[in-house]
Amino acid sequence: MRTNSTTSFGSSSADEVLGPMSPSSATVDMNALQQQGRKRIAVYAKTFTMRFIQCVVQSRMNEKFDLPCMLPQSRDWFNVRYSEMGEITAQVKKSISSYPPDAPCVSVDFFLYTHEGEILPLETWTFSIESDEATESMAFHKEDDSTLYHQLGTLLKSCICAARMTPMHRNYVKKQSAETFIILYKVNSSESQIDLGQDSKEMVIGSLPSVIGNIRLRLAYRTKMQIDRTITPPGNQYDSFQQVSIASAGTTPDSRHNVGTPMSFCDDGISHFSVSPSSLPITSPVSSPPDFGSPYRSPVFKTSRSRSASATSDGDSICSADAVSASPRQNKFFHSQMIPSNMPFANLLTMSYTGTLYPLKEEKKEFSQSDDSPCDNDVNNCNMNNSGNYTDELKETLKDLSLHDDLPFGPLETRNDLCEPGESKKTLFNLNEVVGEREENSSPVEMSQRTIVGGEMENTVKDEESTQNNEENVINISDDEDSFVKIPSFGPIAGDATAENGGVDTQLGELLASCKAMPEILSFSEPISADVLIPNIMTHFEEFSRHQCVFDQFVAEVRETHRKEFARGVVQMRWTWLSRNVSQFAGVRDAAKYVPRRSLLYVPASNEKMLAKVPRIQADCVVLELEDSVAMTAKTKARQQAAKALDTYSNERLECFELGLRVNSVSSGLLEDDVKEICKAEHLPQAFMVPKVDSPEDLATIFDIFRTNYGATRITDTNTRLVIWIESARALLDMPRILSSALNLHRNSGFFKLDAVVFGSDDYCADIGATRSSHGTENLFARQKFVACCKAFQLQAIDSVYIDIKDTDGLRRQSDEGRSWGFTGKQTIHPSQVAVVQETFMPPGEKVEWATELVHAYSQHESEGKGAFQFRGQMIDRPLLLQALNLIQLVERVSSR
Ligand SMILES: CCC(=O)SCCNC(=O)CCNC(=O)[C@H](O)C(C)(C)COP(=O)(O)OP(=O)(O)OC[C@H]1O[C@@H](n2cnc3c(N)ncnc32)[C@H](O)[C@@H]1OP(=O)(O)O
Ligand SMILES: O=CC(=O)O
Repeated sequence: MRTNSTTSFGSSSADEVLGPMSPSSATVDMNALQQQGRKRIAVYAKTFTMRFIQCVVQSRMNEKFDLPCMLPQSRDWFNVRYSEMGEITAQVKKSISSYPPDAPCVSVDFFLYTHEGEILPLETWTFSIESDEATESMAFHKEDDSTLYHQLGTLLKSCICAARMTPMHRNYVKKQSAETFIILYKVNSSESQIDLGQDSKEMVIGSLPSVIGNIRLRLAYRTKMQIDRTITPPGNQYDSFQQVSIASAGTTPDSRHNVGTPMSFCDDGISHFSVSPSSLPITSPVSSPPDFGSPYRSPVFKTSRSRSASATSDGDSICSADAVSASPRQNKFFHSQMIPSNMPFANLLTMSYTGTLYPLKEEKKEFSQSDDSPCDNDVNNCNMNNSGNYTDELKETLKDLSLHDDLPFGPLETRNDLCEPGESKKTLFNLNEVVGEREENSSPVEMSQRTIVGGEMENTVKDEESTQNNEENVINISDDEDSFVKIPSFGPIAGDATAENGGVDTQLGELLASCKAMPEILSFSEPISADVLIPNIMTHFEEFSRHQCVFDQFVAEVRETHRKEFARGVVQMRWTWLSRNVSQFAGVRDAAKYVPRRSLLYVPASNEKMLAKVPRIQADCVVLELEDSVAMTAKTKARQQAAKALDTYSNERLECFELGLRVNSVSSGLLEDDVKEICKAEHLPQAFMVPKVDSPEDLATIFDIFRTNYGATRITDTNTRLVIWIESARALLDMPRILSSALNLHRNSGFFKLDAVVFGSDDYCADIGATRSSHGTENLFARQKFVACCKAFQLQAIDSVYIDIKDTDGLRRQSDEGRSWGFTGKQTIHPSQVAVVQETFMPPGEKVEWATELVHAYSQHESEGKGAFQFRGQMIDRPLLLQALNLIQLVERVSSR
């Protein structure tokens, strides 16, 4: 993103910009003046065309303008100050060869391009000069020149205002994203052919009579925001955008209705749908009401979107291989594959997804890998050598960032461990294709060198000729008045001499500004002699040579920033991939949100002494208990103490990962009284814990009671989690329904994310009439069914209580059994049980070492195309990889305390 792009209005005049008209009107014959005037207006027209396109296109990029006013020295054309974007200029030059009055008009079309590949033409701007009898007979006077110049300035300002008032700007410009839609533009050297649908509006922004014709700027825009689903989305079948627009224009609204194809609506009325298709509920996707309580408030099109491609990609739901491949992250790459190459914004978007647009030549050579590599993605294009290992440079960077040592399993060795399962080389192919294509065509924009700094994109349009002749990475400044290099903002390099003088960016900016400033000698009316011109140019070259070090510094900074950004991206990607693939993460994509619950310790809230110990208890999860450990006669006291404790703890640093509060069950009839009292506390627990949930109806009651007493906003804003207990035969058999209702209630209400389920073994035994034993076989079936159900929903499974406080061996044995069956933790009733349980649920050192090595070996084999292989005498394939990752993540998270 550019950093300085405000529009301010300066005070320059035509003379300041072009030099005074000469010879003077008093001494010339009228014909010469007429001729001169025409030429001069033609220059204005060309410059105006460039500037109006820049202003309109930039206004669709959702960037803030922030240029300081430079009165009164400003030499900005038409008294409007703005930062030019080289890409837009290059696109204009590529698309049109002559400008009005030589061409009848120039038009710019804007389109909305959806995530799913559909296109909606939105508006078109047309600049034209049309002569008629009146203008042909007009005589040119010297004063007309400056009048017209200022009028064009007003026209340009009107254009800037109008650009911010159309439906497109009001409704869509700010809402562009990879997951919904983006805005594209196209420049034509003729009238636009696009169909803006029924009830489109047209207006003339301004019309100025001149000796060369009526100078006119027009705007037409769509008012009915409907996408025609009958149009084939642009894919590889379209060679050019022109074909896409013709296809689009050829379908009338009536014909759409005739075929009965569903339409998409994109108006404000549905702007509260969540942004990602993956965030929509799994069940009843079409009939479910929109989730107005959702924290996500960006729009998507209201469509009957295919659930198969999106629903399961939700981190909250079961994550299948298909789900992974349909994830929003991959949709980003979808754009780079589908967007026709002459859609300029697509380039910007590609860059914003991948972090790099077109690698420089030597980067391409250095970082790209051979075709038989199984996995290439955007990040992998860089900083890895041909054998798939990260380069020393990257490792260095990771170290610099203190990230290297923090990686889940040590140094990054191979590239495949960063890839989505099933994600293959298509992205690199695509990128290489783009690069190859661009080099072949050798058009100005294609030869651009692009540098991305801190998420910003700046480019330098290379001089065509020098690019063709010069293979080296040299920054060339175009001699065209419309192109110049924009300098991104960099911090000064510490200890560098240039830093003291304002930093390399300032110096380079000043140098380029001085080069960009129009030399006095370029007066349009006088021929420039070679004697004057050549020394002047030579002076400029010398100036450049003297500042070579500034350029070197600039390039070094760009590279350094890019390297660091890249390394950050690698780490982020790694975590994203890990958390998406590890069942233990309970559907939480962000590893940092994973709450370990190896032990869950009850602290009866009626016991003040025990409550006072809470801040120092090192159990992963501490539960303030209002239910079974609290006598009926002590319920009121327990509630009050629990509420007070919540506020007291908020001022202290707790040792646990989670502070929960267990209320009484729905069936007890005590729940509402619990909640009424607890909600008097200013602070909420991190998790509400509800025992004896026997049915989806119980859950509905629970959500209702909490929402009623806390208020929808308060309960939604806190992100309080939900943990429930399964304690009866009925509940055990109905677990899938109970769990899916809990997840859906969360999606529809925006609160109480179900994160863990606890098996209440003692109540279960009571319910089925079993006798408790030390070996626990009476619970064998229940525990195993329980753990399978929890894991099917990617939820943590917490094992039964071991009530023999003194029997540490028995506790260790049962904990070990539970862990090996898949439980993620165990309930404890006494502080002495915590260490034993947590130790047991922590994988031993040799197991962590096994897991780490296995993950590396897996990556290595995957890169050789082997999904199954032998490792330390065992067959290893993907499920084993996931088990290994489970262990590693738990260790990572717990050791972060
Ligand atoms: C079976 C199914 C279920 O429903 S389980 C969930 C409901 N049950 C519970 O919440 C019971 C929780 N545990 C307890 O109340 C106590 O640990 C019981 C079992 C009563 C034993 O307490 P007590 O006799 O004091 O044990 P102790 O003398 O060995 O205690 C030593 C120090 O530790 C403390 N302590 C004990 N338990 C807890 C606890 N859960 N949370 C916090 N602190 C606890 C005691 O207060 C005692 O402290 P101090 O040394 O006197 O300062
Ligand atoms: O609430 C716990 C149990 O075991 O029952």
